[in-house]
Amino acid sequence: MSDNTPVAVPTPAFPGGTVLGYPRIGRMRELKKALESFWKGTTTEADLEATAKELRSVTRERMAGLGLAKDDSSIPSNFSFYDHVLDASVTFGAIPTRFARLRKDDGSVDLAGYSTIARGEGADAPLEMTKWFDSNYHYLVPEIGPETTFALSSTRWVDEFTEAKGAGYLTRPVITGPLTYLYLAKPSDDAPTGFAPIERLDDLLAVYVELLAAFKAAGAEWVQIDEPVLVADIDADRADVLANAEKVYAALAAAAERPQILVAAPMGSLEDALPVLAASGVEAVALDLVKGAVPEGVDLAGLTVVAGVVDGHNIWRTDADKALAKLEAVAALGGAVAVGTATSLFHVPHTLEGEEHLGEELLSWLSFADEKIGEVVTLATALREGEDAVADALAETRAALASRAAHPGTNRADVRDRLAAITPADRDRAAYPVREAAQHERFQLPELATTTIGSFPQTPEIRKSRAAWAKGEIDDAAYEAAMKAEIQSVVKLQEDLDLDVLVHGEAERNDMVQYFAELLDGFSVTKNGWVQSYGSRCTRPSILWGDVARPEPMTVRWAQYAQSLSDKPVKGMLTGPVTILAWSFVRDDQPLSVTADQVGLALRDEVTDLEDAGIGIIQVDEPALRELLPLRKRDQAAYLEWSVGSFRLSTAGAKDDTQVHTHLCYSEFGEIIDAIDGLDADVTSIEAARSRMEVLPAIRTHGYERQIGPGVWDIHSPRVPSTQEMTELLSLAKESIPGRQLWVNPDCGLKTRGYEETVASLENLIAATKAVR
Ligand code: MET
Ligand SMILES: [Zn+2]
Repeated sequence: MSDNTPVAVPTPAFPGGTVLGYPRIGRMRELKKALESFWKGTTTEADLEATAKELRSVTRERMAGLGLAKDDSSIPSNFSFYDHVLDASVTFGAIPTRFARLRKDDGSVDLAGYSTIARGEGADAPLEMTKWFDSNYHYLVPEIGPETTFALSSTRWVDEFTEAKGAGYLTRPVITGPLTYLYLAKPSDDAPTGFAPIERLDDLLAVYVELLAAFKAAGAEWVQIDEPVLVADIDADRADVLANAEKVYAALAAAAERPQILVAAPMGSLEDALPVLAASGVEAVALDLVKGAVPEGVDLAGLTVVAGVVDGHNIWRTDADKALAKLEAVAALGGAVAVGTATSLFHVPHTLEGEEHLGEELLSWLSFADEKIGEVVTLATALREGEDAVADALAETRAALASRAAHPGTNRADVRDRLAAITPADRDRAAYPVREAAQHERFQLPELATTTIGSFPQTPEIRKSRAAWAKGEIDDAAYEAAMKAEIQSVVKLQEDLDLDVLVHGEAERNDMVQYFAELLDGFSVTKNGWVQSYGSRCTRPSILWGDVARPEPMTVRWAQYAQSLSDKPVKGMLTGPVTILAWSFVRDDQPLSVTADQVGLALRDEVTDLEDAGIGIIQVDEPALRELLPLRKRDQAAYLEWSVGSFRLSTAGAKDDTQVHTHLCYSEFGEIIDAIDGLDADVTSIEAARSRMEVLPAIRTHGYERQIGPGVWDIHSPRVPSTQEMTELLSLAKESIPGRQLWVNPDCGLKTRGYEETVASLENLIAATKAVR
């Protein structure tokens, strides 16, 4: 703690160091496996509970082993079976009417019911899934209306605290805050037009008060309430947001029975919300000092500030000197200072242990969740006892940072020269009408042309061949033959189904980013660096540590082989620069715009090679374009400029009669329609099934001359949509967009689906298209 700690230190004081949350999925993805076997019916609810309990226990032990104390609330308790926002909905009893049957008499739902709300059942669509701020995590959107009854309906949060306490750990429960919960919610189907979930704030607040009392009764000394919504510009008046923040935290601080409250604001700067929280009566506030800046000109005397100086969202080793300087600057604001992570660590993998193949040098630049806990502990010691107490650790850190800066791979002359030679013309194609005419002439596609987004089901056999090849158990020729056989069957299936534009199915891709990362210079790939994307789904982001270049073509032989099997056009399939960045852990030593252009140039060469191989339609996926959109409006224009620019750099070398597609897996078009326009793709496919084409009227109002494929099949759930359902969606779409501009496709790729549901759904999709054409 700093020397100028004021008198009003809460009792017991906040620990000197903490993390805002820890990965939930398990080092070996134990939770994923347990959930999926529960869903398959091979294990019971009791089995799933037992695995989860064991995982929580191992997690606590690990955090304690890494130096967080067992008795001072520094270990967060942030477990979730699927999603922390869903947990809040279930805890508050805020379950949509279509799932009311899942509630038991006491209002709770069991794990089967919880899973059903997350995944849908029959005609009952699951809760909508949306990205969590500017991360690649997806939460389940609460549906709140005037009819929603809020009541404390689950004891899980409190039970987990009690479970830890029973095992000798005084943990700190982590829950989603009322502002974030309601501002991220959408109006329920029953809500009248114009209703906003935040109107229910008072009712929800009563449940939080009750919940705090329950935590207190269970013995919790601190509770962490996450309010990332306060760092973002959202679709609500900032003054109203601040007024609500004042009201909420004054009310919670005034609650008669409660633990001490830490309000955490990960993902950016609180700015004008900081004084509001500081004055509210809560004991502590956690600031993100990686994405956000050290506040200036505020008096934080009396408040404990958890200074988030260790990046929870990226994997680079913390610059300890910079971190210490920030801690000092925060201390000067008058509050008590604790060291923290900027965000929960659930955005990064568990540990570097087992990643020795990365090589000693690269390893020394990195820090995953466990190593970050070590960094927090080191910095907290430095803060408390002075730098001398951790001199060795600091020296090691400084050496690692110096080795990173000096490494030749982080500064390649060939790459830098090519980047410097880019001109504005390199980002422009001919005018759209010229391209449209040339492409129409070449492909003669019907109105409402049908296609898929790229991947077909990744069967166990495909995974087996890939794994065997990676291990050297089968040779290149055998692997090549296995992939070609797969391509052949996928092409045949699409021809039998009568799709208009085919794909090769992406069997050879373990992941749409990692596949490219493994073939490009400047990347490394982890063995077990999994992070949760949604529910049981994890991704393994690659590490983009150096300058990017393409030693040789990456996709051409697969596309060319697929095209050789059909007279219909086969789409070449690439992942765009922004998505490659968004789904990798990207170097933080230069602007993202520079890295994005490096990737853009590599892809540009691939586009040319595909064209030369006879591929006439090329899709460059940018599902993550919106994900990196800065949370504050004032930063967005600059972001869109470079992100759109790098996409155009990758595609603008294409000939007029090459049809460029792009794909985005969400439909918050309103926010970035200008950017989508700016991408200048000939065809854009988007997600629209879950939201029932709700985006199309906005597109019509905006005016959109190019072609668009609103998804008619929500591929996130195993449900097979009926012909009638898709016919209705297509009729809706046609009310907004003329048929010649419309494409018919699923919401996203099919790699997570099984063949049975894929064939059935695509048959219905084709039947619906033919009915509407
Ligand atoms: C997350 S977007 C996925 C796009 C990719 N082409 C696929 O079909 O899987
Ligand atoms: Zn997608």
